[in-house]
Amino acid sequence: MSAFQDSAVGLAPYVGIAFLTLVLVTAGAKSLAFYKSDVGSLPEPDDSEWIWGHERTVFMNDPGRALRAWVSKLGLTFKIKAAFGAPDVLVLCDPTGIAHILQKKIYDYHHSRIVRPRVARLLGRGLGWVEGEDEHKRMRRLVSTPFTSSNLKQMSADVEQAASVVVNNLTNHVSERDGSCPVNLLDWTGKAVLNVVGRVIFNHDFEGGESVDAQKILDGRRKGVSPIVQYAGFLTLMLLRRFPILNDLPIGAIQAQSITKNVVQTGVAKQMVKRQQQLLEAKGNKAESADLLGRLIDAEAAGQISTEELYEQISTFVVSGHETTTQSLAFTMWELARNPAAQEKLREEVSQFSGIPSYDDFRTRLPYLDAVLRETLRLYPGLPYMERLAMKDDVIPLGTPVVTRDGRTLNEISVRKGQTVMIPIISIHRLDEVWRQADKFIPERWIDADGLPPSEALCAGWSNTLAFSDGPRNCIGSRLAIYQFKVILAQIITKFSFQDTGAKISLKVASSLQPWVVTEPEEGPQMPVLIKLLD
Ligand code: HEM
Repeated sequence: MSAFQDSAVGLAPYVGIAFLTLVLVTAGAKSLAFYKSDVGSLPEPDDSEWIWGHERTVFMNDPGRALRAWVSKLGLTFKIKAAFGAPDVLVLCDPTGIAHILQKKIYDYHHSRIVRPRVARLLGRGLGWVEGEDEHKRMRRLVSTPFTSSNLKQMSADVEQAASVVVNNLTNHVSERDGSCPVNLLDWTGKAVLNVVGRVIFNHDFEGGESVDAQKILDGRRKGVSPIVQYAGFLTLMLLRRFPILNDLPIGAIQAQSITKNVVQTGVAKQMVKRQQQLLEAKGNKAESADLLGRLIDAEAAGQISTEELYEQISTFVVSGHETTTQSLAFTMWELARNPAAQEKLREEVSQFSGIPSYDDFRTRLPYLDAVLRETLRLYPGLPYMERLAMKDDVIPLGTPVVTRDGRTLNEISVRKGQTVMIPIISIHRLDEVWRQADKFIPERWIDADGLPPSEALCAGWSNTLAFSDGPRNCIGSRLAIYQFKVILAQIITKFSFQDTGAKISLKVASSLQPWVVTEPEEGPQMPVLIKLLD
């Protein structure tokens, strides 16, 4: 063996180690590059606070306001610092990126660690809470039939009747006060919506919102909302992002959110189920149920769902069914009180019909009513923020490129598993760069030929808004919400006129968007309007 051969043999282990190291380093670098997140290098607002990051600024301003201002400075995609040193939050207002998450990858983006326990507290562990494609699709199939157009059309007489009970009660209330008085609209819209939801999806009579159960449910909403919008509630919310264990502790502001759900699950749901079972037995258990309650009871009897799921779904639909529509109707009437010309125009349109318009009339022959609804849901989306958590590494495509802090232009951004993504619906609906006179109530923009921004600047959901979200997890109750909104408003606008009381209203977020009278925060959510019986 030559000296060279000797040395080569001697070097062999070192070459092997060097080669292996190279392979590992290359693989490591590749995987690092693969898993690298772009979020760290995204633009960020200047004024981060040590403890609060940017979250206090978001909370203390009007809903969506701070994020809108940051969009103007930083563009449609940026990050904010979370409170208590939690990882940065990706803020996404880019329609292409949003469609990617909501339409294509929704099952890879779960409700965030703040949102999911909150949904469980507010609604129950039903359709709005479930995660995972198979389970979600199973639940969605189970509950979808009552929300179809054809079912709603069939139920139209019930919707009209359930709404008119409350409108008649309101008529009596105002007549007894010389035909004119201030009312908190939320009290009345709450009763009307709950009465319709009870009738249509649970075959249950809430007695015009006056029954003991109805009162407990409506009262629970008020009590559940109040603590969380106070500063202590905010503090708790921020702590939740960092310390999710707090979800399970008996903290007032957090556990108050469960009041309505508990009232439903332990009280009215039990009676509903019992009565429906008796009805079914009387029919020899042969009747096919079209309403949601009947379908759920059938599924439980057939062993397809557990008794626990039966009650979780009932509370989910009682609460989600009345909460947001209640606020939407109140916001509309308040805007109509402040815009008398729009109020008169709407009244004229509805008054052309003798009696209550039919289901099809509401869909196609009342364009101004439709525009009023769209404009309300643009300005006051029931759920102002959406927050999702990436369950996998992902690459989010962007319609508008973002320039990173180190000067790179990105047409897509990579995010890592565990990334929180905020979609600020209310900010997106009011971007000054997109919407003309963004904060103004202008229903005409939905009718005039050049009233709307170009479609590429808008999102892909219902009416190019995110009011009902988008994709496979969009709002399952949207058709019912729209229909009952129109029926209730049409009945009210032809009987009453509304006037602004001058009370200063501020908007608060307690999961859903809530109106508060600035000088009376202790009263909880309120929407006062002076209401007058028409001759
Ligand atoms: C104006 C009224 C309403 C608005 C603005 C609204 C808005 C929304 C939004 C934005 C979502 C998506 C939430 C998320 O992914 O985090 C949603 C989901 C949902 N909504 Fe609505 N909603 C309304 C009325 C209703 C009604 C009347 C019902 C039932 C009777 C209902 C039941 C639900 C349910 C069960 C989900 C969860 C759907 C799923 O995850 O598959 N909503 N809603």
